Amino acid sequence: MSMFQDDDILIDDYDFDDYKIQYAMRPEIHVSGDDVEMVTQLKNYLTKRLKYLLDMPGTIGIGVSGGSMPPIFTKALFACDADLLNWRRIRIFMVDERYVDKDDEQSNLGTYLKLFPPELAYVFVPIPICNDLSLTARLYEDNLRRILLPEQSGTSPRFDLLFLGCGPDGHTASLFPGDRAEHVTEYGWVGVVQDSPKPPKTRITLSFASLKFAKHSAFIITGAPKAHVVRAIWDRDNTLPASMARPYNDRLTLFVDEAAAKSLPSRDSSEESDSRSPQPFD
Ligand SMILES: O=C1O[C@H](COP(=O)(O)O)[C@@H](O)[C@H](O)[C@H]1O
Repeated sequence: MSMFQDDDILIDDYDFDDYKIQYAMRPEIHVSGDDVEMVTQLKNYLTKRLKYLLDMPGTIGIGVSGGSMPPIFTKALFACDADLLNWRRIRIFMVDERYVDKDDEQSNLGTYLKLFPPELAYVFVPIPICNDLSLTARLYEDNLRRILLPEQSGTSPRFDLLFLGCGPDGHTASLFPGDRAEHVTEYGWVGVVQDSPKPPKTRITLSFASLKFAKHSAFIITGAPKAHVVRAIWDRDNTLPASMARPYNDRLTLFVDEAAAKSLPSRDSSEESDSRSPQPFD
């Protein structure tokens, strides 16, 4: 039943599953054979987006995950032409952080800082880790608000680019299955987690609201244990945090290796008959 053909249809009559399938866009997907190919695909994506963003005024806000992402993201970023790396304009935010000092080997920011030249440390927006977890979250929200101010949509932040990872349990940022994050900040942009199933137990994380308003989101996912998460994102299955973090505007790109892509429908499969979809494989 079409939503747009019969003015008399009551809301209860709509088939929302049908609506979802008809009007939902699939993510754009890039499958790589190895790390080198993935870095090239990411570099091309970053090049396209940075060229566009540099023609626009203002700060370019980029959110990044930790875990296995820092080396691959950093390689791709530094592979871009130097004139696109206008550091005065670029600010990078952690989408989540383990509640440890930045010198601790578990720190997501600390991992990036070891990969970046020291003179570029200022590009990273700090999460001011202090003795009080809630205060840390509030101070980070203050930093986010101050720097993303012109990019806010009402009271929600708008990252220009978001690069998300995920765990085999389907978590993204530090949003774990079972809704463990408690949103303690004024606008609910930042949450705290005190019982993370993955160490360390205590973490700071952006909320779904913060992630879903991004202008362009990308997941970088490798390895067979995460193939079901890739499939859940592809299917818009709202049972895992990673698939729930999908941006409202549907501008979602997946960078996956062959192992992580193994549960996706093949190009010819009848499962994938939606002509509105971008090609699943390039
Ligand atoms: O703990 C975390 O885990 C996820 C996934 O990490 P990975 O090592 O499996 O890639 C990561 O995206 C997140 O930022 C991090 O804090």
